Amino acid sequence: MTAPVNVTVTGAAGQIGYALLFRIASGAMLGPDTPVRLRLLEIPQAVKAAEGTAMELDDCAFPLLAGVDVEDDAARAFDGTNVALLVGARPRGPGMERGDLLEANGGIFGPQGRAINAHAAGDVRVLVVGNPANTNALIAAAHAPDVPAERFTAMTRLDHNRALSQVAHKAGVPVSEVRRLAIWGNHSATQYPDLFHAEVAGAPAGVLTADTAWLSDEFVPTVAKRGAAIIDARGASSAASAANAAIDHVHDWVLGTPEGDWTSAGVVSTGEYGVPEGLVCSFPVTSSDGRWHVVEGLEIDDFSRARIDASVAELEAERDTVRELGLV
Ligand SMILES: NC(=O)C1=CN([C@@H]2O[C@H](COP(=O)(O)OP(=O)(O)OC[C@H]3O[C@@H](n4cnc5c(N)ncnc54)[C@H](O)[C@@H]3O)[C@@H](O)[C@H]2O)C=CC1
Ligand SMILES: O=C([O-])CC(=O)C(=O)O
Repeated sequence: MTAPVNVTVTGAAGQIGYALLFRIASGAMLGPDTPVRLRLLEIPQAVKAAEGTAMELDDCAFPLLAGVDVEDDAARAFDGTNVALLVGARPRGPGMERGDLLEANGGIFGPQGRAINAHAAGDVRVLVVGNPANTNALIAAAHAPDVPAERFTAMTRLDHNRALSQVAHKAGVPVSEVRRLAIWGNHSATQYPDLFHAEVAGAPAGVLTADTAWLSDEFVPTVAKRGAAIIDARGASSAASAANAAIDHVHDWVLGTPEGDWTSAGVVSTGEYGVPEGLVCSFPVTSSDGRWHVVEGLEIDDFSRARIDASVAELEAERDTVRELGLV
């Protein structure tokens, strides 16, 4: 057995936290041979609920769970952390504009970035789930100058998984037969799920991309607006599927993506595909040796380019807003 990995989850008493913690403790995220020590960070009002979750984690008697601490202090919660899952965020309230939401979240992700910078382990990896995830990751990274920027990521794996299922349903194949999809841009309604490089059952997905009405009127909006459709149906936003995507993201980051396939993640751009440097943007990515690598050299046609550019423009506007607010 290796030494336990310290995993910090913020917003631990929320609905994603409840779907996430038990799977981390069971070994689904870091594999069946890696013990984990969990740190649950919550705001003071939710500490009691998080303690209840910690009691239930105890009651599962997970062989891989080396301990659970509940904290309301970021310095303690991120002390020695190897994997930080930043789930807790300020939801949009009535009458709140985008700028208000970004400002409220700056008050969360700035201090958490600073605490990670000061206290986390040297190999810390950060996944931001809380919305607006890409720009929250940008804010956190800006407050952690000693942590390499590539260690800050935003979750678009749920969008990726949603797209896989939509394609599998359309093509009438199992999800495992769909490969090389890509989500580009922001985790928002402007995101662009790209099928032009995808393979279905080992063959190019050309038959699907040729159906331009399905592609632009059904596939792209269904994936991009799936979060809203779940809220409409469930009366609450995606939780188990979001937790599952967070597990997938960290699993692949640490343990690698399968040969010949790729996935999607929001990573700090170094200028790939003309995306301005420093934006946290979703790209097709592979992972090896514990690092994400943007898949380079893909041909981007006009249909895709226009959609990627629109989502990147939204990311730039969010970055400009947080700059004006002095948050980055
Ligand atoms: N990137 C993605 O694909 C997805 C992102 N989300 C986002 O994930 C976030 C969490 O969603 P839910 O768990 O459903 O929300 P929730 O409202 O059930 O839970 C959020 C929790 O965060 C806590 N929290 C708030 N501020 C905090 C702070 N400063 N430090 C620590 N904890 C704090 C709250 O007390 C609450 O327990 C939301 O922003 C949601 O929009 C949700 C689904 C998918
Ligand atoms: O839409 C929301 O509020 C939650 C979310 O990010 C998603 O389900 O993709």
